[in-house]
Order: sequence, then C-alpha cells, then structure tokens
Amino acid sequence: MSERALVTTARRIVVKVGSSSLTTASGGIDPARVSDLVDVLAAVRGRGAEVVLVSSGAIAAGLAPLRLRKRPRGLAAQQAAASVGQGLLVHRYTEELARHGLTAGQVLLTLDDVTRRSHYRNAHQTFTKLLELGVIPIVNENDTVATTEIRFGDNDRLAALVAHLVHADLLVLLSDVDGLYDGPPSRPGTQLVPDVRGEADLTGVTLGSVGAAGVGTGGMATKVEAASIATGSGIPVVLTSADRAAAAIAGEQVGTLFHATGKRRPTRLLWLRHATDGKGALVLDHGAVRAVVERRASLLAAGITGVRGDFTAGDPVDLQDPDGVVVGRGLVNFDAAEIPSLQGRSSKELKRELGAGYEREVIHRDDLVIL
Ligand SMILES: Nc1ncnc2c1ncn2[C@@H]1O[C@H](COP(=O)(O)OP(=O)(O)O)[C@@H](O)[C@H]1O
Ligand SMILES: N[C@@H](CCC(=O)OP(=O)(O)O)C(=O)O
Repeated sequence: MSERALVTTARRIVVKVGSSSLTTASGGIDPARVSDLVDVLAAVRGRGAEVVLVSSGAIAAGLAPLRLRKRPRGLAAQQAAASVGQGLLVHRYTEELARHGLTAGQVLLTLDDVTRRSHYRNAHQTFTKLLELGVIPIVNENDTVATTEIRFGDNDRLAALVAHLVHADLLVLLSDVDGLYDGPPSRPGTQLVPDVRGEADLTGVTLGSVGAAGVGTGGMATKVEAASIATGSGIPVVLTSADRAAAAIAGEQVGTLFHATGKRRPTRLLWLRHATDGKGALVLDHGAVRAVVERRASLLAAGITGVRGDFTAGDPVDLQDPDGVVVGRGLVNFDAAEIPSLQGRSSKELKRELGAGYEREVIHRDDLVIL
C-alpha cells in the first residue's frame, strides 16, 4: 500500500482548520468555506470513519458583529470577540452538518483543565460518548475564559493533543497554504516539501509567521510543532490547504505528509509535557534528581530543598536541580504553602507528626514527565 493510501484507511481522524481558511478577504466567516469543509467531513463519515473537528475562527467570526475591522490587540477585546463569534461559528457548522443529516457537539477546552487527572478523564469520556453517538465534536479553546491561551495558545498544538486524547489514527491540518514549503511561500522560488520523515527533513526549512490574511496565530512553526507531537506518538499528519482537504483525505499526493516516528504514550503526560508551564517549582537535592530522573521514582518530601511560586495541589510544577535547571514537570499533591513544613523530612516522620495523609509522595511517578 502506498504511504498516502494509509490516509484512506484511517478510522478516526482529527481535522484542524485555521482561521485563515474560514474567513473572507474582508475578515468575517465565509459561509461557503464552512460549507465546503463540512462536505469533506461528511465524506469522511460516509466512508465509515469517525471525525473530530478542531476549528479556530471564533475571534474572526466575532469581528463583524462587533464592528471591528481587524483582530483586536487587547485580551479583553479578543475574549469578547471570541464570545460572540464562537456561538455563530458553531451555529454555522450545526446548520451545514444538518444538511448531511449529521449532528455537531461543541467541546470547549482549556489546556489547564485537561492536564488534571479527573478533568482529563472527563474530557476523554465526553469524546468517547460523542463519537459513540455519531456526533461530530467541534473543538476550540475556551477563549473567553482562557487568558494566556488566547495570546499564546494555538489550535495546532491543541489539535495534536486532541488527536492523541481520542486515539486518532490521522491528523489533518488545514491552512491557507497547501503544504510545508522550504521557506515562507511569499518568498519567490520556495519549494513544497512533500514528505517529512524526521527532524533531518526540516533542516534548511525556514518557518515563517502567519499568512497574509493576518487572522491566524503561530504561522508554520506551530504546525510543525503540532506535527512533531502527533508523529512522535504514532499519529501521521497531513498538512494542506482547506481547498485540497478532499483530495488529501482521498489519499492523493497533495500537501505534506509527516510520517509517524514514535509510539503512543500516555496522553495525560503528553499534555503535561507540551501544554503546560509549571505554576511554580520545587528545588531538589542531587539524590532526589537521581531518583526521579534515573530511577523514575516518585518525588518524596525528603529530597526537596526549596519551593518557588504559588500553586495548589493538582497544579503542574517544574522540578529543578540544585543549579536551577528544570529536569521534569509533574502534578503536585500539596499546596505551595504546605511544602516548607514538609521538605527535607522522611515520609515516616511526616506520618507520625501530621497524620497518614502526609505520608504520600509530593509527586507520584505516574504524574511526572522528565524533560
Ligand atoms: N515554510 C513555510 N511553509 C508554508 N507556509 C509558511 C511557511 N512559513 C510561514 N508560512 C505561513 O504560514 C501561514 C499559515 O499559518 P497561519 O496564518 O497561522 O494559519 P492558520 O490560521 O491556518 O493557523 C501561511 O499562510 C504561510 O504564509
Ligand atoms: N481559538 C482562536 C484561534 C486560535 C488559533 O490557533 O488560530 P489559528 O492559527 O487560525 O488556528 C479562535 O477560535 O479564534
């Protein structure tokens, strides 16, 4: 079977579409583009595969109703635009999917939520149930409540993480450019890169910023990063333009195919590694660094020498070695304020003085990634 034909055998596909592929030249959501995209999603369903759509465009869709001519700079204005636009966007998808007898379900995620074990489980169950019911989940970041996400978050990375969360076997990234080029396509003479089999194929490729429409975020760099997250955990990625989505999904030689390079790893840890920043840090002594990094042990209070920042139990925190180098990230079981009274002390001592609840690890090894 040719490598492209693999695309046609995918049973669960995550499709991500960028704002730049959904907007008109004057800025609003283009109903014709939404309609064309939905035709492609319906075709995928028609061949018996499941599909999850990660759609950007909430901010772009909110511009016209708020009489804004371009994407506002201020966070509050972006959140307001997203609030107005998200409903309109999902309404468009709902109407278009109904033409094909299909049902849309809105899923708004914050990255922070999904790293917490209980929330992660909920998100996983929600997707599973929606797909079981034949619904097409339409995913976006919860821009109206997310703060840093709206500025730095990008749906390319979100799509890669969702692909992993739902155990997809293909991720399709749709943009306003028909694939990865060896430099920003506005530069004359740049060439399409048809296949990326690993890091080596990216040497000599210049990743520029957003396209001419100016409505996207992140440009090509976030797409290549997303592709690397997905391929590194066994999910191949096709990057092309929304116009060529049908051809790409039919296995035709369009766009760029990023080949799978790695194997599946636990999803929640993937989120922890790629989607969070430490809310604070724990400083470890040399023995604890060795235990955690080399022996993959849980972090106990005895090996902690300091605490930085303010966090609560369940938050992601960085683990620093005595020189301040970040060696890992994990979900902490205590609040920052509790750490000083625990650090440097053995679990037995803590149990005797403070009770059985304090015998637990500060970070369990199942909640820990080494960076
Ligand atoms: N090496 C490259 N190959 C292809 N496109 C590139 C490259 N470098 C920069 N770009 C730009 O990235 C843009 C797509 O990113 P972006 O505007 O964030 O889109 P989206 O809204 O789809 O996420 C393209 O329009 C293109 O101009
Ligand atoms: N969540 C935002 C879009 C964020 C984003 O990554 O945009 P894009 O680069 O167009 O995929 C919105 O819906 O407007």
